[in-house]
Amino acid sequence: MAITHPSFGTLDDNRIIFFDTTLRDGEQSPGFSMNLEEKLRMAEALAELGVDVMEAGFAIASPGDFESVQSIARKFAKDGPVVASLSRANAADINASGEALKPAARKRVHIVLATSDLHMRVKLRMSREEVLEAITRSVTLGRSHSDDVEWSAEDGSRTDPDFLCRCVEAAIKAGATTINIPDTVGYSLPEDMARIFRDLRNRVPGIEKVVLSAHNHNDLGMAVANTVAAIQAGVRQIESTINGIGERAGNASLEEVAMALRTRHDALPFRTGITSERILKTSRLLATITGFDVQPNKAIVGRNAFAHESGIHQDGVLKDASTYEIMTPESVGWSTNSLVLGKHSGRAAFRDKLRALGYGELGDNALNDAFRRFKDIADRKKVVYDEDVAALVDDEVVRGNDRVKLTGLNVSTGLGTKPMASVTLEVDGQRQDGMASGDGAVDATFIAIRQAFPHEVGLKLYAVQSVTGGTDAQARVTVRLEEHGKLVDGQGSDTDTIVASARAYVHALNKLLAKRERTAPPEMQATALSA
Ligand SMILES: CC(=O)SCCNC(=O)CCNC(=O)[C@H](O)C(C)(C)COP(=O)(O)OP(=O)(O)OC[C@H]1O[C@@H](n2cnc3c(N)ncnc32)[C@H](O)[C@@H]1OP(=O)(O)O
Ligand SMILES: CC(C)C(=O)C(=O)O
Ligand SMILES: [Mg+2]
Repeated sequence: MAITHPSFGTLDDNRIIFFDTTLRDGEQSPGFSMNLEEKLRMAEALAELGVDVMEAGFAIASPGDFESVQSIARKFAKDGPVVASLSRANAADINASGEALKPAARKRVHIVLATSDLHMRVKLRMSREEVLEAITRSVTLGRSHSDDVEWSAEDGSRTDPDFLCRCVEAAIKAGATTINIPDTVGYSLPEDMARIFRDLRNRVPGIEKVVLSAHNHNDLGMAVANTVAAIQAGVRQIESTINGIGERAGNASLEEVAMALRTRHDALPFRTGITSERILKTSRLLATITGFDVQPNKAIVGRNAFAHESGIHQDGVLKDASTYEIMTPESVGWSTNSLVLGKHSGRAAFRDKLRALGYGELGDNALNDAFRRFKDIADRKKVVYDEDVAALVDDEVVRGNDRVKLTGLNVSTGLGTKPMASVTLEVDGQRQDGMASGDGAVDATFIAIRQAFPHEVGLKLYAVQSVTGGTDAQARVTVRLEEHGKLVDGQGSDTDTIVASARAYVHALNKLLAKRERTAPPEMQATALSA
């Protein structure tokens, strides 16, 4: 049934109001305080995102909070979301909220008072009757500042159901237009949520005239599930924060609730004002402002939310993304999904990456060889970057027709010991071994190569470059050899610098042999094939 609300006019039964409390409950996360300028930037982003109500702060908390609420109220003096300020159930808090909110085009005084026996006895030291009187008094005062008053039963989910009904009835009678039942300590299960709201809807006179609201905390990781259960039980306002920040384990995350509603429209046929394409941008702004990134596996906005590493999934996604994506990355602001290459990846994703890197189609043999080396690297490296793939494919491609192949390498070196290297080559299909000591591991390796495959050349350049960062990065080595004034460069890459060096040397050697073959007079070409 439609409700007439002072801030929203006629509200259809399928419209969900998003009450954002990033700037109030969210800011209560340790280390997440924001200054005025940061709050104003966030407020703008939240308005663009399409939140209906923005809790700008707790006006009485500090002069800075008062100023933030007032500045945000000024920012939305003509239009924009309803601006709210939290207040305890006392005159000073409510008057501070009322004063700070004055400039806003639409304002909401939010009043909270705990109703559970535990909170009333231990914290407030108030009896049930005193709490009921305070509700009536405070909501009445709230209405003198705005027609839009929200009353919240702190620790409502642990409140005696009969007493909760009496409190809600008192708040409605005094003029509250939104009734919020917070699961303040994140204790509820979804079925508890549903029961609480169904109970209120069945038992409290006048409940049909107000908007029911849920405010869930995430102590058991159920804030979003509880919020969805509340909606299914008739709640039409949900309170949430960007990235799920908030007191302790946080609040229900706005992006998760919004996308649950959009993605599961079949089961949750509701409308919202959220422009979901702005979600990622807003999430990132908050992370930048607070200095706290979301965890990689965070739903919707974590960097892995649309990333696939395992081969079976990557193959499925390449065939049709809906095999493993229940919403499109674009629908929440990502430009695309990503297929991350790692040790769980398969040929389909590897081939796709090669195409993206401009290698076109490799033949089956070259692809299989490159893929085998890729798996080898992936076993050793946490992340296989595009540069790694390019380096190993370049390596594989240039090695296609090589006469000399490096098939074995063993190096021993250390402090106070003479470096030794033993090398196994395959030359025109024949195994040839060499063993040598040298001035360093690379020197010993190059001498051992010359033993396995005797030849006279000059080493003109030896250069090592890191393909990516980190101690597990691949090294790309360039070796320049000179023979009779002719220069050739060879390249090799590997996570092991000595292996990369040996590959580079052998590569240069092959180029030299190819050069000899091309330049030898026809009658000498057969002999040019030997060193
Ligand atoms: C569940 C929630 O998230 S509620 C919001 C929580 N957010 C905050 O607390 C952040 C802002 N808070 C503050 O800056 C401060 O706590 C202030 C300015 C509000 C109050 O500071 P102080 O006056 O020094 O009180 P203090 O914080 O130590 O204690 C809270 C007092 O409020 C009382 N109180 C708590 N809730 C309510 C309420 N809803 N209505 C009326 N009084 C309340 C407590 O009983 C206690 O009173 P007491 O000092 O007589 O025992
Ligand atoms: C102020 C209220 C709504 C609150 O944050 C809570 O109970 O968690
Ligand atoms: Mg809270």
